[in-house]
Amino acid sequence: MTDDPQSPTGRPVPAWFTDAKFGIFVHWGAYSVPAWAEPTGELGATDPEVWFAHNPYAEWYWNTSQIEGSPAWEHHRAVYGGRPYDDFLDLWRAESFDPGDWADLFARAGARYVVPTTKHHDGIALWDAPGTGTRNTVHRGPRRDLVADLAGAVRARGLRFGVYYSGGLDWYAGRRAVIRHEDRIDDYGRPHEAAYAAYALRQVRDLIDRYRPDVLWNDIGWPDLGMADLPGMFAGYYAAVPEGVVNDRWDGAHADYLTSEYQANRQNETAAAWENCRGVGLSFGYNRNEGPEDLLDTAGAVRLLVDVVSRGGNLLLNVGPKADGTLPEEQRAVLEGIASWMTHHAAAVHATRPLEPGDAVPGGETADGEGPPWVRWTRDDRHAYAFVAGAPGGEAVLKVRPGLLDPATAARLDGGPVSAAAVSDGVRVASPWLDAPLPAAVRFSLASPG
Ligand SMILES: CC(C)[C@@H]1NC[C@@H](O)[C@H](O)[C@@H]1O
Repeated sequence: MTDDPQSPTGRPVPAWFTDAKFGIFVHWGAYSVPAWAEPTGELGATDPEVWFAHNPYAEWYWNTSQIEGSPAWEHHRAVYGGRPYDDFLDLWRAESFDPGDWADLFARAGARYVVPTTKHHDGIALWDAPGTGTRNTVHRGPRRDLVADLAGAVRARGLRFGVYYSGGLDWYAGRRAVIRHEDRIDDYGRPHEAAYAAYALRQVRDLIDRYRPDVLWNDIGWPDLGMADLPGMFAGYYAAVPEGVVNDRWDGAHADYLTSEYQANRQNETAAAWENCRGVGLSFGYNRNEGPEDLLDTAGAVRLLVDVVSRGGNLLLNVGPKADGTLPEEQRAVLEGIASWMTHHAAAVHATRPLEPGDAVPGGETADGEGPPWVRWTRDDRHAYAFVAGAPGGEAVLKVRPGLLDPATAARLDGGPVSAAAVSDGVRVASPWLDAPLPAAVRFSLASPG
């Protein structure tokens, strides 16, 4: 891989992160018991006026089900009789949880890191977190240290392991105010008391001490009265995990890389190091109401991954396990599809970087070029990779800078036939594989390696 891009704070971003390109998020919690939300739309592309009362994030069930008259409010009363949310912790059994099976699938799918929720907004910890008493999965419900179980399985397969922590919202130890609108999060939702700041700091430090996470993925910011603690906490983290990376959701305190979420904060995707995250569907926690129309299919997930990588980012794709610990079949199928695709195309993804501006023209939706076909490019020190999909008749003219590609070396398509010939404004490629919705990577040698 090339020189590490400088992070927003100047600390060199460890090469493992910028080479990884693909990670798996896991949102699993007491909310996975009701597993109920309205699949209304993507964050950043849904009317914020209706977002909270019709929240597609099933992991927000505690909040959504307390907004009087919302469908979730109706559902919670009709199905659960309005029982306390914490009952879901005791109903969460994880009886079929097999961390090795998850880790095998994630590794086959080409993921290089895994980031599970350790404490989401409901404040329920998936480890024996300090300050939680018995309100965690070690003492109730699953009766397991789910963080340790997944960390061990993931790392046994050579993947990196990170932790998601909800520092800015905690509806148990922090404020329990129902959030009805984005503008009210700071007023009603986010706890800023000194006691909560100390509580959250103690828990993140415990995560660092116990699991040495490769990624610290905080969410919704950090309590005001705890901001002064962060430089010391980060210093301790890097001392314990020299190749660790920290995301950007600490209220500006620090960031090794920037994040975007579905269509929100896409402006961050120009940073030296960045990561887009989203669910396979419209929710991070498992939502039983999602149908095929709400989910990415394999081609959609691969195109998202390739588009993100072609622009220099990582994709953190989320799966929402069911309460019993199985991965929903429709989400599992997407990861299996990516795994199959990776058997031919992983080399064009991992440890690559974007082409230089002007070296080639992407094509298809979301890029500047016209489509079809859908075209994205990556490169490593010796090759350029053109990902092509939807090319009519399996043929496409790829517009590239004259002199970029070595005309003396034949193009290759791992596992499939391909032909290529120089034309006036680029190179014409042809293969039956290029007509499919799923992109195929055609490998070219660079005229000037390096
Ligand atoms: C990107 C992902 C971590 C989401 N962040 C905002 C949360 O409110 C949401 O539930 C989800 O965790």
